[in-house]
Amino acid sequence: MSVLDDIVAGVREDLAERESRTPLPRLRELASLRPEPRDPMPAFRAPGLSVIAEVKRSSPSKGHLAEIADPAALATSYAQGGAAAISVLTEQRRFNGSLADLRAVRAAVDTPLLRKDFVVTEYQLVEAREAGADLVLLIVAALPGDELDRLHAIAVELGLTTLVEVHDEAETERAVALGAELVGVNARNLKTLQVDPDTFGRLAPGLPEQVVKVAESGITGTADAARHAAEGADVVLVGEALVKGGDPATAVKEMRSA
Ligand SMILES: O=C(O)c1ccccc1NCC(=O)[C@H](O)[C@H](O)COP(=O)(O)O
Repeated sequence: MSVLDDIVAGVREDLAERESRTPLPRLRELASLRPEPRDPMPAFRAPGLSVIAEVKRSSPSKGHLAEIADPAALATSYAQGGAAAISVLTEQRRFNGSLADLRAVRAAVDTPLLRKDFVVTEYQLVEAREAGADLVLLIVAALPGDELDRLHAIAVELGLTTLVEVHDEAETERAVALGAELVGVNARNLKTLQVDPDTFGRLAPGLPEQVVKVAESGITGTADAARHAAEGADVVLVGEALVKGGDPATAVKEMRSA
């Protein structure tokens, strides 16, 4: 079983428990009471490099990263630094995140929020909308066959922006065929968990000009951000370097001007 399969299996078990407490029709009713999601695309398309700053406590590759007792305070620092969006990891078993984190961050900032999770069902999209997310991650490797198209269509119907994540050439072709407007190239190999910093530069030329391109994972500071900007990134998505550094607002600000 690959790391991704293992994570998704755990996600499905946790989901079954939540779904038994709040069935999908009820969750949809609750989601329909929430304000319309924000549109992050104008900020991503603005001149200069945008930053999606991540709230990330732990990871399968590095284990414990940071305590983050108050995710709202961290998100407020990210917003003060000018993050174009904030990513909140909501997967519980491997990343020690939760929907409660997402709700807490939603209550604290107006910045567009990404629900960062391993989305494989409609239920998770409705949960994201109900918890106040504006964007959701769709990992191409986790969505075989028609599932990518189906979940993308549901996300659009809910008013959510999708960040479609790819790791190789074949996944990039699937994202292009989908007509994705926001594509993340993740440099972390989901089988080995190794980061290959050349991944964005290799895959970005396969994306159409109008696609907003996000470089994800392994970005340790302004030099990496500048390198990806030179390779055509519009946005960098950064977790570990921000949660482990001492001054997240300044770090986001510096990456924006990279
Ligand atoms: O971070 C991991 O170890 C990981 C392992 C398996 C699947 C996904 C994983 N990370 C999710 C992410 O995409 C990153 O949190 C995000 O790109 C930020 O990466 P970093 O700046 O390297 O923390």
